Amino acid sequence: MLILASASPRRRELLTQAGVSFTVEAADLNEDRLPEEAAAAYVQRLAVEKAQAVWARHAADDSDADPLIVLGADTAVVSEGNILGKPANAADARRMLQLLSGRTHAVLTGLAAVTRKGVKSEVEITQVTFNVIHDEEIDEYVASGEPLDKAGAYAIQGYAARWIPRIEGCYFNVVGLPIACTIALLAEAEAGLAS
Ligand SMILES: Cc1cn([C@H]2C[C@H](O)[C@@H](COP(=O)(O)OP(=O)(O)OP(=O)(O)O)O2)c(=O)[nH]c1=O
Repeated sequence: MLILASASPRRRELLTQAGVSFTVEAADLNEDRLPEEAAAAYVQRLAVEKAQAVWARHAADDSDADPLIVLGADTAVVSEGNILGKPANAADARRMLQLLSGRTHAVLTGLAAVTRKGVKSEVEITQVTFNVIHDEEIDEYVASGEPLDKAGAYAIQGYAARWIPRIEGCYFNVVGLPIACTIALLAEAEAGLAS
């Protein structure tokens, strides 16, 4: 039995696209970064905490016949040493997009699979290049609402695609769930259960 510990509709769609059967339950955590915490450590910790929070609620459902696996994920954008999560408001989204304009940044997704045997976790990184975006375009984009629930204040799968001439790495990682990496992690968790 697999539970995706996420409220993100994108993650649900990507895991479905990969042909995996699962249910969904949001974890609802405090997502504040610890002082001095590096980006990779941050997304990995949150992915683990999300999966562990949902695991704890369902520990009684775990059995040898149907072992429980809980998958958590967290995505952040890193540009010029700044770690960008979801924007707090429209002004914050504008600030983030101004920072990304005309530069290449990294998108990091932490993944964690929790079973009764422990935690397997991974961090996937994709480099994303943005063209210069003019302030009027940024204002219009922020007003559209698309940036507001996305790390770094943009959606590569949405309107922002027009500003992204290239990426290096896994596309699905930018959308919030690197599919191939997730399937490999789930296989590792299943192998761990069998050992
Ligand atoms: C950069 C980028 C992020 N995103 C999304 C993916 C994630 O849903 C979101 C990052 O926020 P997260 O905090 O990783 O995830 P979430 O709050 O949406 O869901 P949950 O914690 O319950 O799993 O940004 C896109 O959809 N497209 C993009 O291009």
